[in-house]
Amino acid sequence: MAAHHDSVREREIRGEQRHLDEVYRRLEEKIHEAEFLMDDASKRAQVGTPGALAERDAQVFRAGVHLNRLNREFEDFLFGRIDLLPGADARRGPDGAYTSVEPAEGAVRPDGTAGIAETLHVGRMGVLDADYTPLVIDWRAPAAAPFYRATPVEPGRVVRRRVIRSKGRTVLGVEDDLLRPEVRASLDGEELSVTGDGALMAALGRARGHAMRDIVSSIQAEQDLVIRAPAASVTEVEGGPGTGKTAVALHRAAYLLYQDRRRYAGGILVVSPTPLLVSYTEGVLPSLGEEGQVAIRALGSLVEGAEATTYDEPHAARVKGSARMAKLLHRAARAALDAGQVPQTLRVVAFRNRVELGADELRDVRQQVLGGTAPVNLMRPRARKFLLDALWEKSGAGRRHTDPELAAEAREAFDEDVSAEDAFVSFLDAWWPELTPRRVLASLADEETLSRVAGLPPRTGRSGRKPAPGRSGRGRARRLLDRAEVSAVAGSLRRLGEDGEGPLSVHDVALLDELRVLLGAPPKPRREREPSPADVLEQLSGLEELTTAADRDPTARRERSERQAEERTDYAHVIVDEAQDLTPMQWRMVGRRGRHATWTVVGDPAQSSWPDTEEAAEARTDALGSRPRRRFELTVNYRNPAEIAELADRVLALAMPGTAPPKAVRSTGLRPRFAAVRGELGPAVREEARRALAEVDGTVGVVVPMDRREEAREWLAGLGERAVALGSLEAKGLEYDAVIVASPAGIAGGGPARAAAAREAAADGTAAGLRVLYVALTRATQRLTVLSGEEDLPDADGVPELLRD
Ligand SMILES: Nc1ncnc2c1ncn2[C@@H]1O[C@H](COP(=O)(O)OP(=O)(O)OP(=O)(O)O)[C@@H](O)[C@H]1O
Repeated sequence: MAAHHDSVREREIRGEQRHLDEVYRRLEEKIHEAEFLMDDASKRAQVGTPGALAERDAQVFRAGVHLNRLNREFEDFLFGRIDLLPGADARRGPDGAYTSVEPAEGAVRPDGTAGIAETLHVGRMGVLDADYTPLVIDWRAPAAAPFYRATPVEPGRVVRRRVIRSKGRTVLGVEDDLLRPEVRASLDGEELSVTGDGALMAALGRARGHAMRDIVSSIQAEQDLVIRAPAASVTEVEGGPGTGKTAVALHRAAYLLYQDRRRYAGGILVVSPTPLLVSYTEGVLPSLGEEGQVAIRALGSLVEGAEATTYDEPHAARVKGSARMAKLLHRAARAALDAGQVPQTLRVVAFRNRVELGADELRDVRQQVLGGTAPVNLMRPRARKFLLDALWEKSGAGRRHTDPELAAEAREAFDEDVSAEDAFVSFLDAWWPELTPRRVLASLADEETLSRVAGLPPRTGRSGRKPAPGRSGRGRARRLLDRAEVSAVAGSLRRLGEDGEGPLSVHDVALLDELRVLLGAPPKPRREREPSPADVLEQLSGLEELTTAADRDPTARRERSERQAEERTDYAHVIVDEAQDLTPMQWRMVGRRGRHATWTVVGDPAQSSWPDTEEAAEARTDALGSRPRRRFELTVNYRNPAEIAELADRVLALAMPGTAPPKAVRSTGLRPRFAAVRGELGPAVREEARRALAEVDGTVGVVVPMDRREEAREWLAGLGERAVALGSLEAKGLEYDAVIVASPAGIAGGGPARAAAAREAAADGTAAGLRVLYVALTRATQRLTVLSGEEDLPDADGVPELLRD
């Protein structure tokens, strides 16, 4: 029997190998064609007439796209195949495949036999033979959808689905699923055979590296629905840990580009919570043949010139992320005009008379100017005008003219006179200085300044300052922060230094973005630029994907994408990963980048590390606007074995009582390990990491409380690249073959070590720490170890209180 099975398998592999050979033969032909075109194009360039140049460009683009994608030696270039019954109608789509989803009536004969009418191979890009028969269908083409969607309940025309494993030009294996097991189907006179034992399980069992892989050969039906959801409006996806949200979001980006490249030339932005997750996922789109059009950015690098390198302690973070900061920064941007050495008098000579404005008058003028709605820096012309008005009024010159025309002339001469005066120009510079977001933010490191903009009364006897402009006579502004919040925020901003150039925290970046808008930047001189490929693309119709020789040069590509990122603040589609973690201020920042965009928002409320979830939900609604929403749910956990998921579910039950956990698809028979550590945690973690490295082929992640992450890196020194240490918030979205969770109570916020206390915390809505622990416990693909210190109150088996039944 085994021998028979082997020979069926080998025969099927040989069959697929023949097909793959044919595909490569065709690809080689295409490469030669492309090279010829490139060569021809370069000769035309020497002709030099504009028409010839445009034609050359068009040729170069066409040729480039082939070379660019064909030169790459894709692993799994071809990965799937479906064998189909005849369709209900006989229409063919542009890719040469029949479009019918349903089988023809009578396709299955009364005796249960049927003939296969069409066999489609699915791969990373479409390849047509010289006679236009499809050799490979692009995985994103409509004809490929049944490869992902067909189920035994709704098989459509699919009789057999096959996953083909290959490397370079060699087919290594095939795995089949029968979707109509009741049908005896034949192809070319032979009965359809079935071999292999599950492509999905094979994919899930593989050791992990530090880069995410695409899942193109094993996308599951519920995931495919999300990937191919129409792009209009907002697509919202929720699912527990490991349900493929990140993978699905990235495949969706590739799908959208395939489906409407022209529209998404406006750019797709993928927002990720951490730089670690960005680098983990960065390779997925290139492996799908897509790059350039998609920018993957961490929340801390969304603002030009800003790159967050630090985290705030939780109290400061919570305040900095809250929606109150929008109002506070609005005040701060205005109050900053009064920071530093602000001149208190303006003295000019006009019409040979001295005219002077004193502190109170100047304050009134400033208030008047700030009554406008323009960004503060852009109010400078208005400030200039209002100052001149006040000076004119004070000079009394207007009253000397009864004739309005003469008065207007005199006024014009007055303005010219004053504006030409150095004293006036330098006064304006000092009185309405050009403010930068960093400087304004840094000014809030001063507790007194921050207290003032936060609407706190000055501490008695301490403040000799006058009230800030905008409030005199109107009562005190609404109080936005309390004293403890002021000192937490001011303390955290001291890192920035006086000039604001010091290291930024992740939460600072959203504040900078807010200030950028509140302050406004003077318009940059427009850079003269060569017409870019996209401009020329606009003029050419019927070309779906074009690249140039420059696209294939990595340096040019990087420079181009950096330039694009710099210029682009508005995208055609925005994908938000780990959306549950965005603070209200971050939603405002991300929302600005997608004002005209369609959206895909993926997340899991049970993994939210943000405590004020209602406020975040409001900000999210504001960012997404009134666009209609389509909701999807992913329900299967592909990452964690059932044994690990079961343990994590206990924390889920505490953190979000009543939430249904996703269903784990596989089981390894390996239960999580527990150990209690007496004394120092470091040596125990190191020992455990060594053991894990010996047990798995892939990666080992050590997750510790945020304030211990630096230490933890040292604990692992010298163990090699396979082992990494992470603070609990940094573990977001990542996965490792083996995970060591050190000090669960510390991760849950040093907070409730006792389950009873945890339950109370969950009930009063402060369960963010437990949700962070839930994230930590759901990172492992194979093995999990939990190390407890004394604060975890482990029992005799080392099981910490938080994780006991
Ligand atoms: N259809 C699939 N075929 C193969 N592997 C899959 C499939 N779906 C998901 N996976 C794998 O499962 C793991 C988890 O996927 P992913 O990181 O996208 O999940 P997630 O929902 O974003 O998780 P989390 O919420 O914990 O960040 C990844 O290794 C991914 O490659």
